[in-house]
Amino acid sequence: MPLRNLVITGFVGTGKTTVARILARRLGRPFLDFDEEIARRAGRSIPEIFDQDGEAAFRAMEAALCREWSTPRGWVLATGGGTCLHPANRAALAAGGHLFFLYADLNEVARRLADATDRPLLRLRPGETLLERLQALWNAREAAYRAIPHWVDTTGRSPEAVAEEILQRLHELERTDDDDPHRGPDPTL
Ligand SMILES: Nc1ncnc2c1ncn2[C@@H]1O[C@H](COP(=O)(O)OP(=O)(O)O)[C@@H](O)[C@H]1O
Ligand SMILES: O=C(O)C1=C[C@@H](OP(=O)(O)O)[C@@H](O)[C@H](O)C1
Ligand SMILES: [Mg+2]
Repeated sequence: MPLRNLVITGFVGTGKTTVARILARRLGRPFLDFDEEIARRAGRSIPEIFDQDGEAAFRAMEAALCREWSTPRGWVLATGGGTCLHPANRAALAAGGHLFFLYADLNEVARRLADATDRPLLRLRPGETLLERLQALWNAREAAYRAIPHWVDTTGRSPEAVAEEILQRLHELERTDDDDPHRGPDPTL
Protein backbone atom coordinates (compact mmCIF):
# COMPACT_ATOMS: atom_id res chain seq x y z
CA MET A 1 0.00 0.00 0.00
CA PRO A 2 1.63 3.32 -1.04
CA LEU A 3 2.07 6.04 1.58
CA ARG A 4 -0.75 8.55 1.90
CA ASN A 5 -0.15 11.95 0.31
CA LEU A 6 0.66 14.91 2.52
CA VAL A 7 -1.75 17.68 1.55
CA ILE A 8 -0.93 21.23 2.61
CA THR A 9 -4.00 23.39 2.38
CA GLY A 10 -5.07 26.60 4.10
CA PHE A 11 -5.96 30.23 3.66
CA VAL A 12 -4.37 32.34 0.94
CA GLY A 13 -0.86 33.58 1.73
CA THR A 14 -0.30 31.33 4.73
CA GLY A 15 2.70 29.62 3.11
CA LYS A 16 1.19 26.48 1.55
CA THR A 17 3.45 26.50 -1.49
CA THR A 18 6.56 27.45 0.50
CA VAL A 19 6.02 24.98 3.35
CA ALA A 20 4.98 22.07 1.11
CA ARG A 21 8.15 22.51 -0.94
CA ILE A 22 10.25 22.32 2.25
CA LEU A 23 8.33 19.24 3.40
CA ALA A 24 8.86 17.45 0.10
CA ARG A 25 12.59 18.11 0.32
CA ARG A 26 12.78 17.01 3.95
CA LEU A 27 10.81 13.81 3.25
CA GLY A 28 12.46 13.09 -0.11
CA ARG A 29 9.02 12.86 -1.71
CA PRO A 30 7.78 14.35 -5.01
CA PHE A 31 5.95 17.68 -4.86
CA LEU A 32 3.08 19.22 -6.80
CA ASP A 33 1.58 22.70 -6.40
CA PHE A 34 -1.99 22.74 -7.71
CA ASP A 35 -1.80 26.33 -9.00
CA GLU A 36 1.46 25.64 -10.84
CA GLU A 37 -0.03 22.48 -12.35
CA ILE A 38 -3.22 24.26 -13.45
CA ALA A 39 -1.16 27.07 -15.02
CA ARG A 40 1.07 24.52 -16.75
CA ARG A 41 -1.88 22.58 -18.19
CA ALA A 42 -3.63 25.76 -19.34
CA GLY A 43 -0.43 27.30 -20.69
CA ARG A 44 -1.49 30.51 -18.90
CA SER A 45 -1.10 32.19 -15.53
CA ILE A 46 -3.79 31.97 -12.83
CA PRO A 47 -4.86 35.64 -13.37
CA GLU A 48 -5.12 34.99 -17.12
CA ILE A 49 -7.33 31.94 -16.53
CA PHE A 50 -9.60 33.95 -14.19
CA ASP A 51 -9.79 36.88 -16.64
CA GLN A 52 -10.27 34.90 -19.85
CA ASP A 53 -12.31 31.88 -18.70
CA GLY A 54 -13.77 32.98 -15.34
CA GLU A 55 -13.40 31.64 -11.83
CA ALA A 56 -15.77 28.72 -12.49
CA ALA A 57 -13.40 27.32 -15.14
CA PHE A 58 -10.50 27.58 -12.68
CA ARG A 59 -12.54 25.79 -9.99
CA ALA A 60 -13.38 23.00 -12.46
CA MET A 61 -9.66 22.46 -13.12
CA GLU A 62 -9.04 22.40 -9.36
CA ALA A 63 -11.82 19.83 -8.85
CA ALA A 64 -10.35 17.64 -11.60
CA LEU A 65 -6.97 17.69 -9.86
CA CYS A 66 -8.59 16.70 -6.55
CA ARG A 67 -10.21 13.71 -8.22
CA GLU A 68 -6.84 12.73 -9.72
CA TRP A 69 -5.24 12.95 -6.26
CA SER A 70 -7.80 10.91 -4.32
CA THR A 71 -5.53 7.87 -4.08
CA PRO A 72 -2.41 7.48 -1.91
CA ARG A 73 0.81 7.97 -3.87
CA GLY A 74 3.16 9.39 -1.26
CA TRP A 75 3.37 12.88 -2.82
CA VAL A 76 3.43 16.23 -1.07
CA LEU A 77 0.68 18.47 -2.49
CA ALA A 78 0.08 22.21 -2.05
CA THR A 79 -3.49 23.24 -2.85
CA GLY A 80 -4.76 26.72 -3.62
CA GLY A 81 -6.54 28.69 -0.89
CA GLY A 82 -9.99 27.88 -2.24
CA THR A 83 -9.49 24.24 -3.17
CA CYS A 84 -10.75 22.64 0.03
CA LEU A 85 -13.82 24.86 0.43
CA HIS A 86 -15.78 22.41 -1.70
CA PRO A 87 -16.75 19.29 0.28
CA ALA A 88 -16.18 16.97 -2.70
CA ASN A 89 -12.61 18.30 -3.17
CA ARG A 90 -11.93 17.94 0.55
CA ALA A 91 -13.26 14.39 0.62
CA ALA A 92 -11.25 13.37 -2.46
CA LEU A 93 -7.97 14.69 -1.07
CA ALA A 94 -8.66 13.25 2.39
CA ALA A 95 -9.29 9.82 0.84
CA GLY A 96 -5.71 9.72 -0.43
CA GLY A 97 -3.82 11.79 2.10
CA HIS A 98 -3.39 13.58 5.39
CA LEU A 99 -4.62 17.20 5.27
CA PHE A 100 -3.02 20.04 7.22
CA PHE A 101 -4.66 23.48 7.24
CA LEU A 102 -2.36 26.52 7.50
CA TYR A 103 -3.67 29.78 8.93
CA ALA A 104 -2.21 33.04 10.18
CA ASP A 105 -3.24 36.32 11.71
CA LEU A 106 -4.64 38.35 8.81
CA ASN A 107 -2.40 41.34 9.55
CA GLU A 108 0.55 39.05 8.96
CA VAL A 109 -0.97 37.62 5.77
CA ALA A 110 -1.43 41.20 4.53
CA ARG A 111 2.25 41.94 5.22
CA ARG A 112 3.35 38.76 3.42
CA LEU A 113 1.22 39.57 0.36
CA ALA A 114 1.74 43.34 0.24
CA ASP A 115 3.59 43.16 -3.10
CA ALA A 116 1.87 40.12 -4.63
CA THR A 117 0.01 40.60 -7.91
CA ASP A 118 -0.77 37.01 -8.87
CA ARG A 119 -3.93 36.42 -6.81
CA PRO A 120 -7.05 37.58 -8.67
CA LEU A 121 -9.29 37.30 -5.60
CA LEU A 122 -7.14 39.86 -3.78
CA ARG A 123 -7.69 42.62 -6.33
CA LEU A 124 -8.88 45.59 -4.31
CA ARG A 125 -12.09 47.49 -4.86
CA PRO A 126 -11.85 51.31 -4.80
CA GLY A 127 -10.95 52.47 -1.29
CA GLU A 128 -10.51 48.92 0.02
CA THR A 129 -7.36 47.86 1.89
CA LEU A 130 -5.70 44.46 1.50
CA LEU A 131 -6.54 43.68 5.13
CA GLU A 132 -10.22 44.42 4.49
CA ARG A 133 -10.20 42.20 1.39
CA LEU A 134 -8.57 39.35 3.33
CA GLN A 135 -11.03 39.75 6.21
CA ALA A 136 -14.00 39.60 3.81
CA LEU A 137 -12.61 36.47 2.18
CA TRP A 138 -11.94 34.86 5.56
CA ASN A 139 -15.44 35.69 6.84
CA ALA A 140 -17.01 34.13 3.76
CA ARG A 141 -14.89 30.99 4.09
CA GLU A 142 -14.34 30.33 7.77
CA ALA A 143 -17.28 27.95 8.24
CA ALA A 144 -16.14 25.75 5.34
CA TYR A 145 -12.52 25.82 6.50
CA ARG A 146 -13.59 24.56 9.93
CA ALA A 147 -14.50 21.21 8.37
CA ILE A 148 -10.80 20.63 7.56
CA PRO A 149 -8.74 18.76 10.18
CA HIS A 150 -5.30 19.54 11.62
CA TRP A 151 -4.95 23.32 11.78
CA VAL A 152 -1.44 24.79 12.00
CA ASP A 153 -0.88 28.39 13.15
CA THR A 154 1.90 29.98 11.07
CA THR A 155 1.73 33.42 12.72
CA GLY A 156 5.19 34.69 13.67
CA ARG A 157 6.84 31.45 12.61
CA SER A 158 9.29 30.71 9.82
CA PRO A 159 8.32 28.30 7.02
CA GLU A 160 10.97 25.89 8.39
CA ALA A 161 9.39 25.95 11.87
CA VAL A 162 5.94 25.33 10.37
CA ALA A 163 7.32 22.41 8.33
CA GLU A 164 8.94 20.97 11.45
CA GLU A 165 5.65 21.03 13.37
CA ILE A 166 3.85 19.31 10.48
CA LEU A 167 6.55 16.62 10.28
CA GLN A 168 6.13 15.85 13.97
CA ARG A 169 2.34 15.74 13.76
CA LEU A 170 2.51 13.64 10.58
CA HIS A 171 4.77 11.08 12.24
CA GLU A 172 2.28 10.83 15.09
CA LEU A 173 -0.61 10.34 12.64
CA GLU A 174 1.30 7.69 10.69
CA ARG A 175 2.26 5.97 13.94
CA THR A 176 -1.32 5.77 15.19
CA ASP A 177 -2.95 5.77 11.73
CA ASP A 178 -5.63 7.77 13.49
CA ASP A 179 -6.76 10.28 10.92
CA ASP A 180 -10.46 10.83 10.59
CA PRO A 181 -11.06 12.97 7.48
CA HIS A 182 -14.29 14.30 8.99
CA ARG A 183 -12.75 15.56 12.20
CA GLY A 184 -12.72 19.36 12.60
CA PRO A 185 -9.95 21.61 13.91
CA ASP A 186 -8.70 21.64 17.46
CA PRO A 187 -11.73 22.76 19.52
CA THR A 188 -9.48 24.97 21.66
CA LEU A 189 -8.76 27.27 18.68
N1 LIG B 1 5.95 31.40 7.70
C1 LIG B 1 6.15 32.46 6.89
N2 LIG B 1 6.63 33.61 7.40
C2 LIG B 1 6.83 34.69 6.62
N3 LIG B 1 6.59 34.73 5.29
C3 LIG B 1 6.12 33.61 4.72
C4 LIG B 1 5.87 32.42 5.48
N4 LIG B 1 5.40 31.47 4.65
C5 LIG B 1 5.34 32.04 3.42
N5 LIG B 1 5.80 33.31 3.46
C6 LIG B 1 5.85 34.26 2.33
O1 LIG B 1 4.50 34.65 2.08
C7 LIG B 1 4.25 34.71 0.69
C8 LIG B 1 3.16 33.71 0.34
O2 LIG B 1 3.66 32.39 0.50
P1 LIG B 1 3.08 31.18 -0.36
O3 LIG B 1 3.90 29.98 -0.02
O4 LIG B 1 2.96 31.57 -1.79
O5 LIG B 1 1.62 31.06 0.28
P2 LIG B 1 0.31 30.33 -0.28
O6 LIG B 1 0.75 29.27 -1.22
O7 LIG B 1 -0.34 29.80 0.96
O8 LIG B 1 -0.51 31.42 -0.90
C9 LIG B 1 5.60 34.43 -0.01
O9 LIG B 1 6.22 35.66 -0.27
C10 LIG B 1 6.37 33.63 1.03
O10 LIG B 1 7.76 33.82 0.90
O1 LIG C 1 -7.97 31.41 -2.20
C1 LIG C 1 -8.22 31.21 -3.42
O2 LIG C 1 -9.38 30.99 -3.83
C2 LIG C 1 -7.09 31.19 -4.39
C3 LIG C 1 -5.82 31.06 -3.91
C4 LIG C 1 -4.65 30.97 -4.79
O3 LIG C 1 -3.71 30.07 -4.23
P1 LIG C 1 -2.75 30.45 -2.97
O4 LIG C 1 -3.60 30.31 -1.73
O5 LIG C 1 -1.64 29.47 -3.02
O6 LIG C 1 -2.34 31.86 -3.18
C5 LIG C 1 -5.05 30.48 -6.18
O7 LIG C 1 -5.45 29.13 -6.12
C6 LIG C 1 -6.16 31.31 -6.73
O8 LIG C 1 -5.69 32.63 -6.87
C7 LIG C 1 -7.42 31.27 -5.83
MG1 LIG D 1 0.31 28.78 -3.21
